[in-house]
Amino acid sequence: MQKILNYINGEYVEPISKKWLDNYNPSNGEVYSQIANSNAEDIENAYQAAKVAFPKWSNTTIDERSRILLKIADLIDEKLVELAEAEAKDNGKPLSLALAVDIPRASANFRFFGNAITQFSSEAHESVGLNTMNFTLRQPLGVVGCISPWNLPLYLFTWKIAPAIAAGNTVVAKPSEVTPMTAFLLGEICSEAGLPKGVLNIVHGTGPSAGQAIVEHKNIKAISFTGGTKTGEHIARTAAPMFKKLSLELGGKNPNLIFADCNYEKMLEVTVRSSFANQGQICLCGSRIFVEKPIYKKFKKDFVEKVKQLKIGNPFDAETNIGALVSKSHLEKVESYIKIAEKEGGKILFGGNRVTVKDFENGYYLEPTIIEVSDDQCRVNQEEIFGPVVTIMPFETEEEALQMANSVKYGLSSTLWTSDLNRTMRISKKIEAGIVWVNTWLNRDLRTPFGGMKDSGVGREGGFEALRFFTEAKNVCIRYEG
Ligand SMILES: NC(=O)C1=CN([C@@H]2O[C@H](COP(=O)(O)OP(=O)(O)OC[C@H]3O[C@@H](n4cnc5c(N)ncnc54)[C@H](O)[C@@H]3O)[C@@H](O)[C@H]2O)C=CC1
Ligand SMILES: O=C(O)/C=C/C=C(\O)C(=O)O
Repeated sequence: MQKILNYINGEYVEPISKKWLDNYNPSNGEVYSQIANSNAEDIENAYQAAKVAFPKWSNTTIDERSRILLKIADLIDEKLVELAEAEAKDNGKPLSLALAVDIPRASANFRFFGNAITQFSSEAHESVGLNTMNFTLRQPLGVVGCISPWNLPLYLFTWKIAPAIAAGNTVVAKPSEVTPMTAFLLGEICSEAGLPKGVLNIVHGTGPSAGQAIVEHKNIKAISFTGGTKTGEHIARTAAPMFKKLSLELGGKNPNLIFADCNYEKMLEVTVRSSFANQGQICLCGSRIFVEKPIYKKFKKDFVEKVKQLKIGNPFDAETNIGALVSKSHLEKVESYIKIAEKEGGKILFGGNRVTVKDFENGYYLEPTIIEVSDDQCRVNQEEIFGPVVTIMPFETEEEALQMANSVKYGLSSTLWTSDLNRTMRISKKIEAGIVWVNTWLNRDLRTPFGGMKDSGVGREGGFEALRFFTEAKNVCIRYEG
């Protein structure tokens, strides 16, 4: 059976413990590879390789760093089909989605930061009249840690690694143990692109073992993490007393506010996507849908009709819109929320059941599920489900919609459907979310700040925000004789 090895100092190596974890194919429930079950010793080896590589890499010219990142991007593009197939098999997502979104975005991450670093600069402040000049150095931090989740595996792994190495850091990175395959394949691509040994080290294993060892490592200077809010909290508690820099991109329970004056057809089409893309396993999915009363009945009917048409099936079938959930335990977690909804008095308008797919009977398939709720404080409306489950509810006024939108502990993204510019501005200013999409969803310009408020995280990724995170600002103040 294929072994998913660690990539340390430019070489593929077995975990020191020689222990392995099973890697499942969610589309059929079968184990198809073995993942290195790494521990603190493997992390230490990765750290040592990164430490040795740092002095040279941090002094490598910007042009050369950029050239290598752009080469990695090109190689990802060349291997689009191989990587997309690996992602679909490992994660259960439709191959069509991996081909159109996940893998192109992974190469875009390297291309974007390969270019961005050539435009990154620091500030100078002349203290006029005082014969003093200040300038700011933006220096790489050293060895940094990147920890990523299973929902958009290569997409989010590279979203962290690319800015870290572009800025001159060296990296110890851990992908999710649930979806390690494309991160494993990335090692080979980096070697082929000429990334010097030790600049990127990829260690596989569980959160409590390999992940925790990265966070606890006393010389790893910063942690960039995407994942669940509970894990983020735990990481913050561990890292804060060590004064590590932290970027935490956590969960969401994002409101989708639909006003009667919106472009109805466009809204309907995008709302199906923002509800169920990637089986609803994107932290940006609009899982709470609030609809203005005059169009509520019509929306309810049309939305159910459209969702009924989605094809659930084998991720490799070109017709499939909804693939398998990522794991059996995640499927069970999502199902448990459907039961909670029923207990709470929620009305299942569509879905709620497992789906048996011919020849893939043991896969983790679930119907896209629409629940009508009457109390926005119910658990299914407050807690992150992270699956193909949305709630819908009517509202009467803008104030009520805003109040319900803000009445959760999360504050990641929000979507607003309206043609009223004044309303757009009013709500955008008052909504508690790091991202506001108006008449669109998951529309990404990689230069923009990306991240959440409240329990959705700390810090911002994207653009120069990411390059600032991965550098230390040092002010140099020079007094001269005039
Ligand atoms: N971006 C997001 O918003 C995501 C949210 N989630 C949410 O989190 C819930 C749990 O999913 P999980 O797979 O358990 O996510 P998780 O937050 O446990 O996993 C994310 C990453 O963190 C690592 N990790 C776990 N414990 C760690 C620790 N103590 N120290 C360092 N790294 C650690 C994992 O190995 C993985 O690489 C999901 O049901 C979903 O609600 C999950 C994935 C992504
Ligand atoms: O950067 C993006 O475009 C999307 C990020 C999505 C997540 O962080 C997530 O789903 O976890």
